[in-house]
Amino acid sequence: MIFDQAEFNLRCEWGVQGVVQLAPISDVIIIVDVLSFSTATEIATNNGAIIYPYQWRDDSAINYAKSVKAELSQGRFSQAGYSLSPASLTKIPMGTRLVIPSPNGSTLTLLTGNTPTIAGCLRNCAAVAKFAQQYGSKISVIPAGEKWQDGTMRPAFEDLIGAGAILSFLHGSLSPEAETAVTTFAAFQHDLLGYLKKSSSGKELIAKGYELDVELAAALNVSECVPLLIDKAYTNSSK
Ligand SMILES: O=C(O)[C@H](CS(=O)(=O)O)OP(=O)(O)O
Repeated sequence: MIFDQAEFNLRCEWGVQGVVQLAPISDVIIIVDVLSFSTATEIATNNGAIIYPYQWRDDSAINYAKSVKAELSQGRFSQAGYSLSPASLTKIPMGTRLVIPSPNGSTLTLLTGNTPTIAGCLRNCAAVAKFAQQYGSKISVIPAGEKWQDGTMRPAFEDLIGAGAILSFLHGSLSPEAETAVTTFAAFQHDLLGYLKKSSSGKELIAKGYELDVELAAALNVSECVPLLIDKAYTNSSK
């Protein structure tokens, strides 16, 4: 196949088509949505919470939360309660069951089928890479990207950097797409916070008062937490 990078151990492709092309031929798949789903999931599961990804924030999300006996997170820019904002989750109690609708990270998570799925970000890049290798040598890393207003995918700087950080800790042959991510990470590694703040996604969050989210997301390799998807929920599997 031309588009599945099958001749390489370590692959990298964007968004929905990345999952569609690569999940069926991978031993494990890593979803990278640095701002904000993967970072939020790392922080919440590191505290012992159980995170249920869900695609839409609508009435069906309310029913879904009830069906899994979980709380439904608030909207991204809510001033109170748990949300996609990583800062809102730093004190989430152990055992909290939380549904997080997200247009990018959650949506991609729900498309991976039977392929083992991990949420990765800058904070847990080394731990995720180490854990992923137990599944086999065929590892796909998916930078989630963001959405333009028309619904099309916007490749996002922070997700390419996050994918590169994880790939840089993996061993095996790199596809050109994966090597691009590794090289990009290496080029910006010296000032991740500075560049994240200047990136489009970072500027959007800072303009809305969420600079702390950018700071939390830029912290490199500070967590051993590995959010692994089991029975439709992410929990920390590094314990
Ligand atoms: O948290 C985010 O940045 C987005 C929400 S939105 O696109 O700004 O509405 O979700 P994510 O799926 O984490 O990219």
